[in-house]
Amino acid sequence: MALECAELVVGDVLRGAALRVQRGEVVALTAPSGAGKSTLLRAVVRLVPLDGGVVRLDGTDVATLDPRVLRRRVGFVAQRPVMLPGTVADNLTYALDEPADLAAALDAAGLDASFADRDATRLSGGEQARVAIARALTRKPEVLLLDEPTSGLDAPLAEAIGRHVRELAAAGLAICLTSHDRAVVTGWADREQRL
Ligand SMILES: Nc1ncnc2c1ncn2[C@@H]1O[C@H](COP(=O)(O)OP(=O)(O)OP(=O)(O)O)[C@@H](O)[C@H]1O
Repeated sequence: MALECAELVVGDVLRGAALRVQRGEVVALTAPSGAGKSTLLRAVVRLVPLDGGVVRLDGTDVATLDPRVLRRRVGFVAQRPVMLPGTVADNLTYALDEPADLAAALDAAGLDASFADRDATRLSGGEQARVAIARALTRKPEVLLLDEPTSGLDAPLAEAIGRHVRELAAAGLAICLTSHDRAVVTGWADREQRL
């Protein structure tokens, strides 16, 4: 077991929510718009405080982990990721202690290696979304949380990212994504968990 959320409460948004994602599997977290999917993912990495419940990473309550360590072990890619000023390479290596394989991270996110030197803040929304995935991957996470990973991507690009997501799961990552796109839920995920 990699990630387990039980009885999560966040204000009036989440009431007793639960989620389990094991190593090697892709789980699609689904619910109507506004039901709290993003809030749940943000609570996992402690960007939103919990009013109740527990998030465990390999059995350890994440509340006991240093947030920096937690966010390295659990990569979170927001629906509208924020690019820091500087190049894509700067964004990929920000706050990283060890050298990273930027080319591999860019490739897994569907980006050409030449993107490393581009100004990150001037990329298109879809390109920024892919840089955000690459940024999470340079931290070699055990769990990857993707909030609406295909928003801003055209169908061929979304399919390419989907193939990479399947490869990452096959390599042992535990992946949870949210999506309103049924093609993503049925095509990328091993199973669907309704919130
Ligand atoms: N920072 C915030 N402050 C106040 N309310 C918020 C905040 N973020 C989200 N909410 C509210 O929490 C509820 C759940 O939002 P959330 O984004 O988690 O839902 P979601 O299921 O991911 O929705 P969608 O599918 O539309 O992205 C919504 O009513 C939203 O307005």
